[in-house]
Amino acid sequence: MTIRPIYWQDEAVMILDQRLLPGKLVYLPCRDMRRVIHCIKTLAVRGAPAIGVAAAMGLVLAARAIKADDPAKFRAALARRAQVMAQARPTAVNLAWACGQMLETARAAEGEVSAIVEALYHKSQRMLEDDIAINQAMGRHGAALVPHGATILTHCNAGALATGGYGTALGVARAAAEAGKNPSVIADETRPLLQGARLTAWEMVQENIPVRVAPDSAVGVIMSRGMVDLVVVGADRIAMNGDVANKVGTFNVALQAQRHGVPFYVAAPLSTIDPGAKSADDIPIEERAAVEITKLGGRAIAAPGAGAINFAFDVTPNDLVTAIITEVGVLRPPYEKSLAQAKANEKIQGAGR
Ligand SMILES: CSC[C@@H](O)[C@@H](O)C(=O)COP(=O)(O)O
Repeated sequence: MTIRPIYWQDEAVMILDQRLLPGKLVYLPCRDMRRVIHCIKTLAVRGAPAIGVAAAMGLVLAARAIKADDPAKFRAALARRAQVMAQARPTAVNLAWACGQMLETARAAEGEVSAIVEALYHKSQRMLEDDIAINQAMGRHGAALVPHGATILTHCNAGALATGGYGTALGVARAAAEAGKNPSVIADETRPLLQGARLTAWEMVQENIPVRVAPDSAVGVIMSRGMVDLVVVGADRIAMNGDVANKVGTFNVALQAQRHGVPFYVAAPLSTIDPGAKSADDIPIEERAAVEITKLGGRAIAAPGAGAINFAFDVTPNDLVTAIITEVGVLRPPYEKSLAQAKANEKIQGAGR
């Protein structure tokens, strides 16, 4: 089954409502930018690359609604909307990156407003296609690191659902399976919103890749028993020194991996590496509503009157990261050097396109 978290159909952005998975497969048609932003904020669409693609398509809806005949006025109006879109969630840099790409497209497009709008539509479609191709390339590089019959532990969902399709961390598991390596997956359940139990497990079942769900708190005992060969996780933002922001709990997994001598890999596209962030200090960490912690499936699970701490992400320091798997290859420490080199090459190739 090909999982399509987001696509364009009949003048609408179709978003697979991930809040309802695995129980129901429902697409939400979004016909204006506000609705796309709502989907991003409420995690109907989530995962760094997926929200980037959603933002790009949302800006096409916004562009079509702008009433301006003058290209300069149109571009200014689009820039204001892109600024609102980029703030929908703070940690995943792909969101701001995608908005920047769209503004760049509008700047470069020549001719009347209708031609600019058309260019924006084509750019958003290309971003979706590119994202899938990038994930497949990442999968091939990552699969080379997976021993035959290995058990991969992952946290949150960095699969097809979190991207345009195929996935980053789960793309590595998929590619290893396609290469005949028979991997299996341990999915941390990923409190509080259970992206691991609900989404990663669902995707792996669709793919016929054996998967077991484990409580986040069991990572220590599982690794101490030698049940994990490697960890592969995704990322929401990677600083230029290799510090990695990802779903809260990833840092704990990395510490356990170091304690038990298990390699800890991060699979992420170059667009997740933020040239504006030198280190963890420059990465904003989203804090979400207390109710996500105090209730589960709509039922109260915390004592009435208790508050909650709800950081949606944490940062794994670079010294715990064995390697970063990207579409251009596997980047190793020292990350200051390998990431700077990869981003410089990306810029040169981008300029040549
Ligand atoms: C390929 S997706 C990588 C990350 O975005 C993913 O691991 C993650 O942390 C998603 O968080 P979420 O809050 O579900 O959007």
